Amino acid sequence: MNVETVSLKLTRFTRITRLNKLLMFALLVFIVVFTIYNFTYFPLVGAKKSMSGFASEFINLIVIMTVFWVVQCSKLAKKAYQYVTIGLMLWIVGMTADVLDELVVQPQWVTLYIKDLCISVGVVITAYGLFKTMLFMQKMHNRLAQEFIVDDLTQVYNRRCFYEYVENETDESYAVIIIDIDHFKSINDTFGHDKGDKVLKAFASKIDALFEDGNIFARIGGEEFAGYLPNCTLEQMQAFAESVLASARTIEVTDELYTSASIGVAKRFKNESFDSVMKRADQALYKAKNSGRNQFVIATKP
Ligand SMILES: Nc1nc2c(ncn2[C@@H]2O[C@H](COP(=O)(O)OP(=O)(O)OP(=O)(O)O)[C@@H](O)[C@H]2O)c(=O)[nH]1
Repeated sequence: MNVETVSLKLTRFTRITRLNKLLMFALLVFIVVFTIYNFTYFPLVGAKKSMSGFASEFINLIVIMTVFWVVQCSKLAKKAYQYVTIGLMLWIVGMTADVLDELVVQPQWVTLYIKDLCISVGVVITAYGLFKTMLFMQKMHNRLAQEFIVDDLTQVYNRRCFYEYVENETDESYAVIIIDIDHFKSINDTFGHDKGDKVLKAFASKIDALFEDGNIFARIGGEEFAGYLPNCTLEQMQAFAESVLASARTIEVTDELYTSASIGVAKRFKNESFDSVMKRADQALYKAKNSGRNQFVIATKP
């Protein structure tokens, strides 16, 4: 995958779009022409006028032009880009008049319509564009955060989320349940991959509904799922595993064919690591598979 980076180097100019170049060129032309116009038609201010005003206005102009360059080099959402670009262009036009105002005596129409009006309108439009940019970034952030923890196909939590969640849990006596759809390869082979995907989605959604809040359920492999059961007794574990098996048997592949699942359950022993609990649950699952599938096995002590 080609990841685009935001570079502010001047060499970037060769790679930005024609529109970006055109806008920057138009601004530079305006600045040059407007400066020549000011010096040609308006009288110079007295030699005594302090240069500090000019220096500070000039620095402001350079900063805003740099921001404009950054915006042209960045990939913003279309609307945000349009607002920020128009706002900054007006702002730069106004700031140019503001800088020249320190050197020449401008008539009122320049002060009013080019300097004050352009700066005020430019600031408002830029602020609105920045607000739009923030909204866009927040949306992207939320989407990425969601994709980071949710499995694309089934929309239940993914493996990464499951491991992180359980590893950070403080409950001492939790159990882990690993659920694997039986003969899933033959569903794919007989009815096609798309059908396999549909079965996976239906399976995930139905089993997920059995988990209460805080009992996280996730897809941890192709047709393998895992669940976290905090504060669970042996009887509760067995009853829960039975209900998962019963639910799995109701998921339709065709009118006459339903899925079944094999399950391994392991309860954490004192000071046992999460990896060890998962390993025991996996071994229990293996036993359930080898004993004919469509059943659950509770893991023995480590
Ligand atoms: N449709 C679909 N198939 C997948 C996906 N991920 C993995 N698989 C398939 O799941 C199948 C898993 O096969 P196996 O590991 O042999 O498991 P099984 O056929 O269920 O056998 P047992 O678990 O022993 O009952 C493979 O054919 C994978 O290609 C997926 O996202 N969608």
